[in-house]
Amino acid sequence: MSAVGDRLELTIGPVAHGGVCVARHQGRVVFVRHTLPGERVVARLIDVRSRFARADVIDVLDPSPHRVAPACPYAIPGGCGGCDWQHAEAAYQRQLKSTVVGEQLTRLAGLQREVAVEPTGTDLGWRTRVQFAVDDQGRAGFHPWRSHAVLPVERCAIAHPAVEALDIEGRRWPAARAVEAAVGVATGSHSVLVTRSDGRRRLIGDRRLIEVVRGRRFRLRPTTFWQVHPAAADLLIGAIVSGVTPAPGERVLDLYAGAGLFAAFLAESVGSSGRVVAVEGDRGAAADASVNLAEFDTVEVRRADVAEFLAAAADRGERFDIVVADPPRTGLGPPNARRICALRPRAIGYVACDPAALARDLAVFSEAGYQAVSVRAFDIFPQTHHVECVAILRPEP
Ligand SMILES: C[S@@+](CC[C@H](N)C(=O)[O-])C[C@H]1O[C@@H](n2cnc3c(N)ncnc32)[C@H](O)[C@@H]1O
Repeated sequence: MSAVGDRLELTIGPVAHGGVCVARHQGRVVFVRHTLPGERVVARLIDVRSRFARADVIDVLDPSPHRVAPACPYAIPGGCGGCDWQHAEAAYQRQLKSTVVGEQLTRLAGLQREVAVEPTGTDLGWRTRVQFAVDDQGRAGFHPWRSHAVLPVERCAIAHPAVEALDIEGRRWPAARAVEAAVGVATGSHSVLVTRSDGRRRLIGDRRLIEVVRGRRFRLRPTTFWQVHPAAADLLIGAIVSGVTPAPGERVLDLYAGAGLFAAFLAESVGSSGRVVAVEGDRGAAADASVNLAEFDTVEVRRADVAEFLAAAADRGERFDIVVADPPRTGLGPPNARRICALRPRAIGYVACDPAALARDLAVFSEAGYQAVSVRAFDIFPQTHHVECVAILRPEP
C-alpha cells in the first residue's frame, strides 16, 4: 500500500460509522472523509495502518447527486474536524445515519431494523454549547479531523446565533487552551468558561444557565451536561415517556440523570403515589438535579457511580417498574446492563449517543431476557455523523 501523503483514485462504497465512507485499494479498506457513496474521487492518504488506511478527498471526479456546497467555508478537506456531512443534503445525511444505525444493530446485536432518523427542523445554527480550542496566538478555533492542531475560525455555521453573539471567535484568549460557550436560549442566560494553559479556569457570564423545557425551568452549572440541540430535550422526553409509559404509583430509576431532565417528567407521570430515584455521578450535576427536582417529594437524587449504585441495589433485591438510562458514549457495558435486568423492570428506556455502544448493550439485554420493542433515532447533531437513539426494551413474555 502507498504511504501517507500519496494520492489514490478511489470508487466509493457504502457509508461507515464515524462520518466516512468505505473504499478499497489494493485489497485494503480505506476510510474516506468528505465523500459520499457512489462517488469517484481522488483522495490523499492521511493515515496508513496494517489493516486499513484513512484518506481525505482532494478532488471529486464523479459527484453524488446528493452532494451540495457546504454552508461553512471550514467544512472542507483539511479544514474543521467538527462537521462530517456538510457536503450532503440534510435529508441524505439522515439516510446515511439511518444506514449506520441499521448496520450497527445488525452486526452487533443481530437485529434487523429499519430505523428512520427523525429531523429536528433546524440543521444549522443549533449548537447551544460549543467548545473552542485556542491556538498559540490566542485565537479560538477547532481541531481538524484526527489532529491536535487548531484551525482559527471567524464563525461556526452550526453554533446557535446566541453563541455566535458572544463573539468568541472575534476576541483573543491569551494564555488559554480552551473556551467553552453555553447559552440557555429561552432565557438569554449564557456563560463562557475559559481554561488556561496551566489548567486554571475562569467563568465569564452567568454562574447558572436557565433552560426551559415544556414550561419547566432547569438551573444548571455551566459544567453540567445539557442536550446541545434546542429541540433535543423535548424530543427525547417525548420518546422516553411515550415508550416506557410511566403510570401513577410506579417506581422509576433514572440512571445518568444529569440536571434531572428526564426525572422531572417521569415524576410528573408517576404522580404523588409513585417514586423516582435519579442517579448522577457528577457532584455539580447532582446538586443541580436536587434543586431542579426539589418540588417533588417523591424524587430522591443520589450522587453515585451507576455501577456501584446498581450493584448495591441488586444486593438489596430492589425492584423498579421502569429504568431509564442515558449513559455517556461508551454505553452501559455488560455488567450494568445485566444489573438493570436484575431489577426486573417492566420497561427500560435507553438513550444512546453511539449506535455501536447501544447495539453491543442490546445484545447483552437480549441474552438477559429483554428485547428492544422499538428503536427510534433523532438527528439532534445535524451536519455531524452523530445520532441519538432511544431504544425501548421489555422482558420476553
Ligand atoms: C449523556 S448525559 C445525560 C444526562 C441527562 N439524562 C440529560 O439528558 O440531560 C450522561 C450523564 O451521566 C453522568 N455520568 C457519567 N458517568 C457516570 C457514572 N459512571 N455514574 C453516574 N453518572 C455518570 C454524567 O455526569 C452526565 O451527567
